[in-house]
Amino acid sequence: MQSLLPPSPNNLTSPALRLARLAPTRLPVFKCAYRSDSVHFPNGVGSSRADWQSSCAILASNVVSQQPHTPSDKSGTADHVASVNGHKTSVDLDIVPIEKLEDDKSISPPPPPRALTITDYSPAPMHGSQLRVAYQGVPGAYSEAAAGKAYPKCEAIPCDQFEVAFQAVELWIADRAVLPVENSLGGSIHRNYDLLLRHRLHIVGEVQLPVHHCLLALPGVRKEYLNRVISHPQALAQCELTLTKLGLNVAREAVDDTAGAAEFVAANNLRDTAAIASARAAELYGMEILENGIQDDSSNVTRFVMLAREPIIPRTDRPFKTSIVFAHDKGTSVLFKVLSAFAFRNISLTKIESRPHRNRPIRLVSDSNEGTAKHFEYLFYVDFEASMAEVRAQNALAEVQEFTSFLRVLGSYPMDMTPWSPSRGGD
Ligand SMILES: O=C(O)C(=O)C[C@]1(C(=O)O)C=C[C@@H](O)C=C1
Repeated sequence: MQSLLPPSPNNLTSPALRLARLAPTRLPVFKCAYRSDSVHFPNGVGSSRADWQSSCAILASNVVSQQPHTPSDKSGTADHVASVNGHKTSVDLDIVPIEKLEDDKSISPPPPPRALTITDYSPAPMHGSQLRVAYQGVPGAYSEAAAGKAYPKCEAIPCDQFEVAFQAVELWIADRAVLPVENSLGGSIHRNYDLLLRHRLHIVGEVQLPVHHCLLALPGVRKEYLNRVISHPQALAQCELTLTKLGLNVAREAVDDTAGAAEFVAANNLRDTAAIASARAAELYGMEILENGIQDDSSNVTRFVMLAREPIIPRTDRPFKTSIVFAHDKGTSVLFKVLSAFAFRNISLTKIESRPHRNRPIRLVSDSNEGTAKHFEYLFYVDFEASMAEVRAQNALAEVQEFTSFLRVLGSYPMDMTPWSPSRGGD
């Protein structure tokens, strides 16, 4: 779809998808809201959320008249049924008030609901429908770029929190969520590891995105005028040394996402504040690039994982990675034993991360000589280079299960094998 309005800093007020909008009764509002925010790759570059909102208002007012119902229509409740992931849902029913349907004798009653078929559970969208990918942030965020890299023709759906992106997939409003999990400079994004466990989505892919940060300010603003720099905490951390080298010893403030920082500066006409964000964010929100490539290392990369309601079927015809999470059981050297289950089978580990075990944060160990000792309890997240279709991986996990009280496979998915290229401007 084409945007109806040119992006302008005056059109920057529409928020990303929010938790409250996910209540089922609000779906029509939500549907419109996310459409207004979404970006289609590759043609959608340049369409702001405000543009979409305008198109949406028009779409919403036309939605009934554009979908005539005829008795020959064999597709069930086709006139008021939306397609999510290629599957029919009844979300649009709410767009026509029930009373209106009852009063208006010219509108025939909807036929009975269509029976579910096996394809309703397909993890991929059905032919012709565009993959919808939820991400945290607003257009111009790196997560949006990651969605575009993973699924070049997708419709990227901005969400105001990671939690919302997860829920959008769980409620079939989106087909995938894209989640940053680690950065080459800043390290792990811990909160997202916790979210992976709290939700039941599956990792179905990964992308590594070169992250090229710019210092953005309103047109005409010079570095000397600045007394504040705002951005996502990861972006601030990735540019810490460069900011100091540039003589910018100004207050640094964390906000939810990089592009949101640019949007905020533009919307509030803040002439003393700069944002760290992408070149695309500068373009979308009418900002100027004061400094290009301010990440402390030119090979700055963030790794994202893609999440879906269903796992993909693991294969062996290309390199796969598998991500697991486990908790210790009683005994000694448990971590060593678990890791050796992989080492003995020549399976390389690419990542290990520990997070506090929230359900069981402390282990009490009785020791008659020293009194009662307390240990912190952890959950361990491990990524290894093998597919769950491989016998050696299955055997390794069978062994791991013997030493652990809890084990979950988060996903087995193709590795991102894109050849290495340093970050470019505009990423
Ligand atoms: O704020 C954004 O633009 C994001 O997509 C989030 C995020 C992150 O969470 O790490 C993604 C990539 C960069 O490392 C900086 C920020």
